[in-house]
Amino acid sequence: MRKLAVIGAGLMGGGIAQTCAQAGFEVVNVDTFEPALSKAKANIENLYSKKIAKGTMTEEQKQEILGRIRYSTDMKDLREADIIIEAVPEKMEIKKEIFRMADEAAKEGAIIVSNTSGLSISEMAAATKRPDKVMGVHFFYPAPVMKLAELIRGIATTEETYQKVREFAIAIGKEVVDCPELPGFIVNRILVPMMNEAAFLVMEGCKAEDVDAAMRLGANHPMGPLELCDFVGIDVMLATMTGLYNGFKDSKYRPCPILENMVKAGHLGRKSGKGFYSYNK
Ligand SMILES: CC(=O)CC(=O)SCCNC(=O)CCNC(=O)[C@H](O)C(C)(C)COP(=O)(O)OP(=O)(O)OC[C@H]1O[C@@H](n2cnc3c(N)ncnc32)[C@H](O)[C@@H]1OP(=O)(O)O
Repeated sequence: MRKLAVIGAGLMGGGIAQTCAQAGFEVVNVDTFEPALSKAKANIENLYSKKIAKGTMTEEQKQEILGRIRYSTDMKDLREADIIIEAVPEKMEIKKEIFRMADEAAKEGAIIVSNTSGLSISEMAAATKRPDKVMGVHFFYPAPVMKLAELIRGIATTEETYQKVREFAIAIGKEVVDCPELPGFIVNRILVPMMNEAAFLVMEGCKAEDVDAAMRLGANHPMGPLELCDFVGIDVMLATMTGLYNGFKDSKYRPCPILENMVKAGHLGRKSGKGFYSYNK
């Protein structure tokens, strides 16, 4: 049985650790910021308590899964892992520093993957002494629920690494697609410009409720594009759109100014209590 490690205990990192544990793997969730680890643990406990109340999980199952996740603030705890999954904020300088530290802490032969939603895998790989063992695996929010994992090979990724990572993604219950190493990969290249266009509609005077109802009822989307902006975070959405704009240098990917203003104001969606809609925190 492979041992796994997840670096970063934010919404994505915590959810990826949960996904791995639910699939029966031992996983250590490492974050140097202890409160992030406590929050990640509390999120899973709250979610499982709701499932128990709904009758879709038992207390025994909850304890069994939680027992497979260890939380740590020490990068040395990456040592045991066969596969390390990085899920820290979408800033290349942060990612490169984390890759350098993970490379130092990891055992020989371990594979390091990034959950980036669009940054260059080859650039992160170049920060390590094992670029052949680096790859991208892009999960979707909420990671335990969304079925897809996008697989991205860097320039130096070997076929052996690719096959091991593919096998891992399938073992934790994901369906996989191969993506080019281009900004946004597949899903975000299509989904995020649609969400950005929805923000332009609001700027032009449409009500957010109308935009969302239109896409829910007229296109059968589970959530409207602006509800989805709030769900994934306006900051994440803006960073992804900016990544497409900078990556392709094409004005068709220009981020909507409303999103920039919302981020400056701290209106980040559900997590901050205010986005296109208001939430009780
Ligand atoms: C920016 C990027 O880089 C890429 C991205 O992630 S883009 C975002 C991609 N995600 C999407 O598009 C999500 C679209 N929305 C949906 O698919 C659905 O609305 C949804 C799955 C989120 C919720 O579904 P729903 O049926 O309305 O809600 P609900 O009945 O509460 O939840 C369904 C199940 O999901 C689970 N779930 C819901 N939210 C969850 C979360 N945040 N974490 C873990 N599990 C969650 C629930 O526990 C529930 O499981 P059980 O049936 O076993 O109890």
